[in-house]
Amino acid sequence: MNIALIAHDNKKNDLVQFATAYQTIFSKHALFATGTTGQRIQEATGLPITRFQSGPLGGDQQIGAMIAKNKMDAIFFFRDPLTAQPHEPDVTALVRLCDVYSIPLATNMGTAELLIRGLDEGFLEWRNIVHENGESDEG
Ligand SMILES: O=C(CO)COP(=O)(O)O
Repeated sequence: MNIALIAHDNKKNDLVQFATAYQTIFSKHALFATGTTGQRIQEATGLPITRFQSGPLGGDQQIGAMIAKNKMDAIFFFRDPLTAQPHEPDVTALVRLCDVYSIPLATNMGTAELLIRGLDEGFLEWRNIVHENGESDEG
């Protein structure tokens, strides 16, 4: 599965901690991240991560483009609900695309626990069927 990891600045420590705790599961998948988040997780875990631009410079949109091409299977996006983001429209757009394409999205640690355990139990196998049917896979 292709998995995206994203965290706003005040949530980066939480996501690094989470990725470290579930490193074994994450290592079985292809990981993608916005720039700074990816760097922090790579440094902490050594996991290979394809890094996009930093969020404010377009990273959220790059991950959104992957969703639109049916190339992202799950998103861990630890948002900071207490700080205004200069690229709020990009954040909203990313969340919206997850809803458009029914992509599992965890925006906080509580849901992230469920998503990662579900992923490991095979609850996201339906994504393989979507891929096999080639729904919007081009591009
Ligand atoms: O701003 C972000 C998500 O909206 C995350 O970007 P960085 O990982 O580059 O900090």
